[in-house]
Amino acid sequence: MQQIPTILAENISFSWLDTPTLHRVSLTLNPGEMLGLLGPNGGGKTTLISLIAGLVNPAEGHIQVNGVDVRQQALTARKSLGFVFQSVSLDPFMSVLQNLEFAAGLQGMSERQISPRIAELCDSLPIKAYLHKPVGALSGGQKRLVDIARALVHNPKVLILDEPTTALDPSAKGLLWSTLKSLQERNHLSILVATHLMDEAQDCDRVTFLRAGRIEWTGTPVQALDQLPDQSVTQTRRATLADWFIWKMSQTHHHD
Ligand SMILES: Nc1ncnc2c1ncn2[C@@H]1O[C@H](COP(=O)(O)OP(=O)(O)OP(=O)(O)O)[C@@H](O)[C@H]1O
Repeated sequence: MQQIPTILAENISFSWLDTPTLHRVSLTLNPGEMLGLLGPNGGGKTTLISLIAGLVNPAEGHIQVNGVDVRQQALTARKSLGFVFQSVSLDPFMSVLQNLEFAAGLQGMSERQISPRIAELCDSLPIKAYLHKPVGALSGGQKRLVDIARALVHNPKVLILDEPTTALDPSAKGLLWSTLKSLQERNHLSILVATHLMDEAQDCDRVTFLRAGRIEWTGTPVQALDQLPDQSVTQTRRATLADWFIWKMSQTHHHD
């Protein structure tokens, strides 16, 4: 039996007012997969995420989440999705626990459901030690982890993150990626993560390259590196996705 994709976007075109922004973009996120949405600034990553969230509608094409059409059944589709946007969506004056309880209330969860769910989140994410601290007192990395817990409070099947490691130091980045990997493996969460920090995408099962509103390439990180011409890598160092990205950016656009 063929499995239903967690996210299926087909031939999406979209303009912000008169500015064409996405051109016949197609993307598939499979159950339990981590997909990296890569591309330069302004490539259209955030716009595509806004369309998946149903915040704006495509001029052409359609998007399904677990087989549910985002435009026709936006609320049902959104129940399966958890979002971590570029800026942290937490109240700095409330404690971590209060923020999570508040987010759960917004999701329509009952008192009886909320405490066990927060306990589960504390098992999956390293946030227990500061559960009673105000969010404003946390480090950038800690805030991000709480923001992920907030996005997962209603137990969605998919986590979508837009540039989650911006402004984090290397150790906080490392902890964030290892947490994402363990959420994927232990909780069978599907993850779509937008980033322009290529080397971070090494942990993704597949990467898709979005430039100037077009998907130019999709494949595994290993396949990406296999594309590199030999001379682009020195003898002393293995090629990374950053090398691939720089090489890809040097290639001319192929428009249909
Ligand atoms: N709300 C908006 N109104 C008008 N234009 C917008 C809006 N949001 C994005 N755009 C434009 O759409 C294009 C794609 O932007 P988008 O933010 O989707 O790219 P991105 O790949 O996420 O870039 P970044 O890495 O900088 O976040 C840009 O030209 C941007 O100016």
